[in-house]
Formats: sequence, C-alpha cells, structure tokens
Amino acid sequence: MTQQLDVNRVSVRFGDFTAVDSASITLNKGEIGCLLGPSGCGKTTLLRAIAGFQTINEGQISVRGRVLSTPDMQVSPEQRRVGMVFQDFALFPHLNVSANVGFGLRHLQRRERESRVRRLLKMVSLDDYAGAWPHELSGGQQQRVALARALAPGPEILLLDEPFSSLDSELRTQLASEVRDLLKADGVTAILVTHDQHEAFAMADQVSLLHDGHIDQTDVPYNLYHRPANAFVAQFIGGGSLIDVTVNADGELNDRLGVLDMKSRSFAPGQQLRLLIRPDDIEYDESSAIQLRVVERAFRGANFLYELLLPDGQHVPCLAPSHIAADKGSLLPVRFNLQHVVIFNGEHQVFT
Ligand SMILES: Nc1ncnc2c1ncn2[C@@H]1O[C@H](COP(=O)(O)OP(=O)(O)OP(=O)(O)O)[C@@H](O)[C@H]1O
Repeated sequence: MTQQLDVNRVSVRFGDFTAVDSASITLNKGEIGCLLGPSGCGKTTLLRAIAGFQTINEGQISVRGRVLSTPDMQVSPEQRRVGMVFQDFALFPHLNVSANVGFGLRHLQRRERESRVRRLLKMVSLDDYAGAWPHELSGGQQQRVALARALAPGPEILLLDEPFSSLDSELRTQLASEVRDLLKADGVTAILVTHDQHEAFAMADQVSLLHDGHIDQTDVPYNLYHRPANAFVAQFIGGGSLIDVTVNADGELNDRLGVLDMKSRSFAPGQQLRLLIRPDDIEYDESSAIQLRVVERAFRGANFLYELLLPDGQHVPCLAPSHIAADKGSLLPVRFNLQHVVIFNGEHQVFT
C-alpha cells in the first residue's frame, strides 16, 4: 500500500513549552486518521504543522515521499496540496453553493469546472442546492459544502479541524459517519482533529490519543477501548475509573467485586494491581447484597450515570436505566459484571 503521510518524530515548541513531543503518525492512501485528546494536548498544533502553518523544531513531515517540513525547511501551505475544513464552515457568504465549491478551481476551463462542481455536490448530496446561498443552508449542509470545496482541487490529504463541533451531538456523529463514507468512496486520505471520542470512532480507521503533547497510543478504535496502552488512555476512552485491588492468598481478586480468577495470569498473592471499571461494568441488581452509596448522579436521558462509593473510599462509575432513580447519599444495590477485564500493573496494562 502507498504511504501517503509520514509524520516522523515531530516536536513543536513555543519558547520553553513543548506543545508536540516527538509525535509520529503514518497513513496509507485512503486511510482516515484522527488526533484525539483533551483541550490543550497539542492536536491543533500538530495539524497546523502538517498544513504548513506551523514550523517544527524536530522531526520531518512528508506527503507521498515529498519532504514538506523539517526544522530547517518548510514548504508553504499553498504548495502542499492539503485541503482543510474548519469548525466554523468558513463559506464565502457572497458566493452561492456552486461558486463556493468551484472557488479553488478557477484555473480550469469553465465546462470542466462546472462538471467537477456538479460531481462534488452530488457526492455530498447537495445537487439540488447549487444556486442556494450559505445562509439558506443548515449547519450540517454548510459543512458538507465546506467539505466539497476542500475536496475540489483534489488534495493529497484532507485535514479536518473539529469540523462538526458547532453541530448538535446527534447530528455530529451522524455526519461524521456520512463523511467517512464519502471519503472512503473517493479514496481520500484524511486526518480529523477532535476531542469527541464518538466522532473519532465514527470516522477514523486509526486514532492517535494525545496527552500533554505526546501520542500515548495509535490504534484502531476497538483496541483503544479494550487494550488501552496506559492509565490515561483507559480513563479518557469510555470514562472508566481505575481502582486499586490486591490479589488474595488464593490468587483471586474477590473482595468487593465478586471472584475474579487471577490464577492463569501469574500474579502473586499480595500483589497490588489496578482494575479498570467502566460505567457499564456495574449493573443495577435489586437482589444483590452489594449496596454502594451514591456520591453523584447525572441524568443522561435513557440512563443515569452514577458515581458510587466503595467501602474503602474509592469511587466507581455505574450506568443504570433512568427509571432507577436513587438519590445522592442513598444505597444502590449493584452487581459487578466485568465483561472485559482490563488490569494495570502500575502504569501499564497487563495483557491477558
Ligand atoms: N502560538 C502559540 N504560542 C504559545 N503557546 C501556544 C501557541 N499555540 C498553542 N499553544 C499552546 O500549546 C498547547 C497545545 O495547543 P493546541 O491548540 O494544539 O491544543 P489542542 O489540543 O488543539 O486544544 P483545543 O482542543 O483546546 O483546541 C496549549 O497549551 C496552547 O496554549
């Protein structure tokens, strides 16, 4: 497979502060990557470096084998064949939909330009809106126009910077998977920046989770969830809690969790481990003898997300149907149902 993007050990510093720390990403042609992470982790800085708006202090960025950035050299953004879609649509308000999409195609003959614009509008299902003005379109439609405009010149790589964040959350995930289908159908290589894991999972083939400027893990969404490389990834993805546990004399973890057989995992009695508890690992069960006190609760529509207190003072999350409405301070009968046991020894996951 042809390698399209190669970001090789790139660092970006602002004075003494390292915003991106030796980040590496490779994408093959047609692959969709994602930079995911909390605010301030360096996502936008890295994307800007790939676009050519940001100088780098270490490493190298290449697209299709052509070196675009090193600490000593930087190809300008216009010469990179990189398309960009931003959060705020940024359509030209005085141009209609067709003219917006055709904006980067002015070098083409009129007939060729019109036919490419038609094809792109069809691709984003807006062929009936060619003559419409941006203000006549919904947010989702405007973002599809912005996407068609960015794709019009045939970029070698498309960069999407929080493209759906001004849309409401339901539309966001839906549009993310629609855009994925469009990019896949056209074989476009793309990188999405987002802090929303649902958007990341709906759209990307591989997700790089950034934390304080460095990439903690690059993986397919399934592995980020089920095989998190470290405690940060485990807690960021899926909103879990890591609790301290001790292996008992029989080689089991059995205190408040019900028995988990650790024998096959070669842990020594007395060994201290950390166990990842995700909200859906703890179920409401009115017949259970385990009763945990409610510390916090948040209404999530179909569910309540509870924070529960373990006898030793640690907190765990629990997702319960919203008809189970236990007040703060009351006891909730629960059962641990650990579908996928994720165990950490110190910072690192123990693969079992
Ligand atoms: N031009 C700059 N000068 C100094 N510091 C900067 C500059 N640009 C970004 N930073 C700092 O670098 C860090 C990373 O910023 P960046 O915008 O890349 O984060 P982000 O992950 O995209 O965050 P967000 O999701 O909030 O946009 C932040 O601490 C930010 O304050």
